[in-house]
Amino acid sequence: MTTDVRTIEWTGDGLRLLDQTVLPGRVEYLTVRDVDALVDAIRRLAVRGAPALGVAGAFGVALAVRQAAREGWDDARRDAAIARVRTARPTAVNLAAGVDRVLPFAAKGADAVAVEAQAVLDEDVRGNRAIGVLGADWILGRTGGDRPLRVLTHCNAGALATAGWGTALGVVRELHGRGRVETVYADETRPLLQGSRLTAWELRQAGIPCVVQADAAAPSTILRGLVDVAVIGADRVAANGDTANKIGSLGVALACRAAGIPFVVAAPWSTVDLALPDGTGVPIEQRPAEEILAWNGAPTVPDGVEAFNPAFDVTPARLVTALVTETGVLEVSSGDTPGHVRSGA
Ligand SMILES: CSC[C@@H](O)[C@@H](O)C(=O)COP(=O)(O)O
Repeated sequence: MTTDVRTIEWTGDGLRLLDQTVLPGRVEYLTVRDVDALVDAIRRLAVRGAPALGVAGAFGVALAVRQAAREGWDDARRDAAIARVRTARPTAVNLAAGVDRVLPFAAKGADAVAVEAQAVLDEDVRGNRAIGVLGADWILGRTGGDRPLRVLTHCNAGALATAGWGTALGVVRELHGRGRVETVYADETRPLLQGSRLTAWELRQAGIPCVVQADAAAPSTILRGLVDVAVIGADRVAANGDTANKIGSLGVALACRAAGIPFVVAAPWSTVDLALPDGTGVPIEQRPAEEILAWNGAPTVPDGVEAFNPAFDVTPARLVTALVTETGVLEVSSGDTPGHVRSGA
């Protein structure tokens, strides 16, 4: 699927987004020509996943610059629109980073911004390929033997969550290409079923065996010895290696530690936030209560009960066996951290 389905594409006057809310039932695209529509698409997860948000944010600046010219906005109105894109979701650092990267081109017009945004997209695909190879090499070196592996993943860190190929699923694709995947346990992922709707769809398209399980099953599956390695993505990695990812990732990490199997985070360097010393500063998105209080429009809790709906959790660095980026593998729980890379220590 990664070669013929594009998650995000700039059409010259807008963005074409694969609508991730209607998969796997329908493969449909949204055409987004103004900032309001993009912010809405980001908030309701039509486009989602940290690297994909980075690309959408970068093209979002082109969209805002174009709209400003079309509708005669002054600079203040244009900048406010860009700020709305930048903050549409708080946890993935890539969104703000994608916007910031292309901002210096805004004065040269929408086309110049779009050229730089396309570079963000192309770099992401290249980076994911590298992550796949590095991650597969590390996992095979660590797990030993030559039997196919049972891999667990959480949420969707695949082609859909990126500009193509995927991070965690890029590693899985590479392992599969080497004949080393027995099966993938895809956690279904609350609240919007990114694992069962999206990860299982991608794996099936790629011919990679998988089963979907409830998020709550993951620790037990791991402790029963049914998993060799867990590989997940990330929305933000602090300088010390603390890792924010989809709610439920922490339970997977704790179970991996208890079972003595590797917990591997696969993410581009653009997901590393060196300005944050540790994970306590990660802004955790609170999603709308309705995602928990109702299912298919029908209430799931008694009247008057409220919901707590954090979309992400933070896994402490001591539980992260390895962080795979396009630049190499850091063995985080053994003391390698992104901050050490920066300082050269
Ligand atoms: C390569 S995507 C990494 C993460 O962004 C992914 O695992 C995740 O948690 C996505 O959350 P989502 O709420 O679907 O945007």
